[in-house]
Order: sequence, then C-alpha cells, then structure tokens
Amino acid sequence: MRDVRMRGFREHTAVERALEVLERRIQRLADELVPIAEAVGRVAVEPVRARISVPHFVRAAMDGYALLGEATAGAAALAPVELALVGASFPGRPHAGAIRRGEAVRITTGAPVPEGADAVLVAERAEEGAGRDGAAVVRAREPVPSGKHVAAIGEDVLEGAEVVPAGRRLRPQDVGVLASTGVAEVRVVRRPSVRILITGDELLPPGSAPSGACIVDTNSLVLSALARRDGAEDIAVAYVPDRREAVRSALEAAGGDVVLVSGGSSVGSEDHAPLVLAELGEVVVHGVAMRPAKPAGFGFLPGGRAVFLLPGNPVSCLCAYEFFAGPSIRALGGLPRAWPHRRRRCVVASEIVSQPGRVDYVRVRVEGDRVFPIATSGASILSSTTRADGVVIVQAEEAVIGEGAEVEVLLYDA
Ligand SMILES: Nc1nc2c(c(=O)[nH]1)N[C@H]1C(S)=C(S)[C@@H](COP(=O)(O)OP(=O)(O)OC[C@H]3O[C@@H](n4cnc5c(N)ncnc54)[C@H](O)[C@@H]3O)O[C@H]1N2
Ligand code: MOO
Repeated sequence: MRDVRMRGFREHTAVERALEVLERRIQRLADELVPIAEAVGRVAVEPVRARISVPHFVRAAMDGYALLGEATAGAAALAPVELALVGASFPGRPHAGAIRRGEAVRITTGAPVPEGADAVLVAERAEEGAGRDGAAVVRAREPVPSGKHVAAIGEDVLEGAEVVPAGRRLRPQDVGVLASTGVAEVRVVRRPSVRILITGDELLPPGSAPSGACIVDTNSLVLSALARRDGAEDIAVAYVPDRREAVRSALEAAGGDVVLVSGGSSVGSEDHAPLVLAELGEVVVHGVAMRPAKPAGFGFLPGGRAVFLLPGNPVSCLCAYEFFAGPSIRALGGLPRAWPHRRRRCVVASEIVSQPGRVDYVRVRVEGDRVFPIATSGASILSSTTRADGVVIVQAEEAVIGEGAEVEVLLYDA
C-alpha cells in the first residue's frame, strides 16, 4: 500500500464501488438458538411455524351457556326453551364429559366448549332458574345458530402454518404468537460484536471537562449508539495512543466481528491506522469520493473480520459509519443493508450545491415539506447534526439541486 502520510491521496474510490466490495465480502453471521423470551428484535434465519394450533380446543368466545344450537329452535322471549343446566366450564377448568341435546353448561370466554355443544348462548339472552322438579335449568330467550360464539380449533393459527418468514426482525407480537403455539426457541442470526478503537492523544473520555489542549472524545458515544441501533451487541471501546506500535497491538488484540477505528485515518504523520491494517491484513479502500469523510476506508484482517477506518472529525466519523460500517453491521446481523432512517419527500427551499464526482452528506433542516441545507459544511462541526433534522445524500452525478426540486430526506428521528 502506498504511504499517503504527509503526501495525500492520489485517487478516491467511488462510494458505489466501495459499497459493492462490502456487499460481496460481508455476509451474515452464523445462527444460534435463543429462548422465545429473548427473541424480540432478533432476526429469524428460517420461517417459524406453529407447533400446535391456536386454540388447540374449541373455545367459547362469549360468556353464557354452551349448548347444541338446534335445541334452541323456536325460542322467544315469551316462549323460552328450557335446558337442563348440567355443569360449568371455565378457562383451565373444563366441564368433565359431554352434554346431550337439551342440556347446557355455564361457560366463560376462553373456556373449552364441551363435547356435544356447538354454540354459545350469550348470558344476556338467558336466564337461570329451577325446573319443575327443582333441578337447575337455563331458559334460552332466542334461538342460537350452530357455531355461534364458538372459536374452532386453529381459528388463530393452524398447526404447521408459517407465523413469520425468514429474515424477519421479530416484533413483540411475533414472539407472542409463536409462544402461543408452543414454540420454545427460535433460530436467529448471531448479533455482531463491535470493537471501537479511539485514537488520538488529545482525547479525554466522555464526562471529562475539556482542558488545556485536550478535548472530549465524542466518537465513541456516537459510534456505540449507532452500532447498537444496527443490531450489534457486546460493544467495547478502547483508547489507543497515537503510536504505530500501540495502534498495531490494539488492532491485533481487538477481537469482535467488526472493528471501528476512529481517527488517524488521514494523511498526517500520526495517521497510523491504514498502514497498520495493511501490515496485519489488507486495506481495500482508503480515500473515498465523498464529503465529508474523504479519508474513510476499510479493509479486512486475516479470517475476514472487517475494519473500518473512520476519520476523526466527528461529522466525518458519523458519515463514514453510516455509509460503510452501518450497512455492514446490519448485514452481519441479518438486517437489510439500507439505511434505517425514516424517509420524507421534501421540496428544496434553498439550493443545495455539491461538487460533481463526489457524494455529499448534506445536513438539512426540515420545515413542513420544505428543506434547507445547514450553512456550515465543516466536518468538525458536530453541532450541525444536532441542529439538522436529517440529511440529503447528493449523488456523484448531481451538482446543484435547485430550489423547488424534490428530494428525499433521511430523518435523524425515527
Ligand atoms: N493534508 C491533509 N489533511 C487532511 C486531509 C487531507 O486529505 N489532507 N483530510 C482531512 C479530513 S477531510 C479529515 S476528516 C481529517 C481526518 O483525519 P483523521 O482521521 O486522521 O483524524 P484526526 O486527525 O485524528 O482528527 C481530526 C479531528 O477530529 C478530532 N477528533 C479525533 N477523534 C475524535 C473523537 N474521538 N472525538 C472527538 N473529536 C475527535 C481531532 O481532535 C481533530 O480535531 O483529516 C483532515 N486533514
Ligand atoms: O472529510 Mo473530512 O471528513 O471533511 O473533514
């Protein structure tokens, strides 16, 4: 690899080309079995099917009386049909045995309908009392068609039916349904672990007061949160001094499925990360036709673990993460590579200028359906991303997006 330190980049890789490499080289991780209680948010590797039908017994949908519908034929308020009340069925405590025509069982919603019954007469249309012989009876004041207020086996889910497709990031209700069908474990994609190496002798950990020539490291917080958003777990941060040997041993010892190196990616005399990565593995891209994050890059360690070289400037770091590391971490975890931001079509209210040949990450403010670029373009101005509502990505072939044009804004808030 050519040493760009104090010399500069000779050429820049197109964003599209860099993404093609990542798409080819980064595939999802292996799978693992997790208990159903831990499956929310995980990505199913295969379709998950119902183990048994829900409900697995015929159940009442209303409170009232289980009976044979036919037996209530001709019932009316003034001429009720009298049935012998022979028992009760509650959820978890069914009536033992079958009933015959002319008999009824008191039943509550969700309870098993006894054999011999095929309908439920709602409590509001019935009246309990004593028959001529003093035995308990229920009087039906209207006829009940067969099947009324009775849920068939499998009304919710049939045994063997696909509940969720492969690739689904499981929703709370998905695991609810799966559990209801007796599923105990789900095969999901392993979550990527991420190691964040923060380089820069000037940096103090978050929570410190900036002092002297030292500033507070913000990239570790932003990167950790973004990695978590993208499905990573086991995210660890390490601070690495600006010495080649220190960067080398940190990279060697990093572990994790993905390594993010913040800072030291550019052409300064202390920018060791690209050279160290080239020594230990391979640098595939270093220098991208984009702004900010021009010095961004990535490569691989032996065994194929990806290392992302993220410029130290905080906006560049965020931007390089979003373009390259984010899609890769999501793909490792089985999620779509596409940016997860909510999108909104807006009209450009003040022209957006970009340089043809490079992709621009333009921070914008949104007012109604109108979009304004944020004046500063400095990659060190992290507060620009706090003042912005989102970003517009200007493609390499575009130069000026004039007032009145429609653009898609990727919103920072979900
Ligand atoms: N001669 C050239 N100089 C620079 C070029 C170039 O092409 N030729 N590229 C510039 C661009 S663009 C960027 S971006 C930066 C990236 O440089 P590095 O990745 O080497 O980053 P550092 O030099 O370590 O830091 C840059 C800047 O950001 C601050 N920083 C670093 N880490 C953090 C952190 N964790 N939290 C908050 N702030 C951080 C650091 O103090 C510097 O101010 O290079 C340009 N130079
Ligand atoms: O690309 Mo640098 O990332 O502009 O400051």
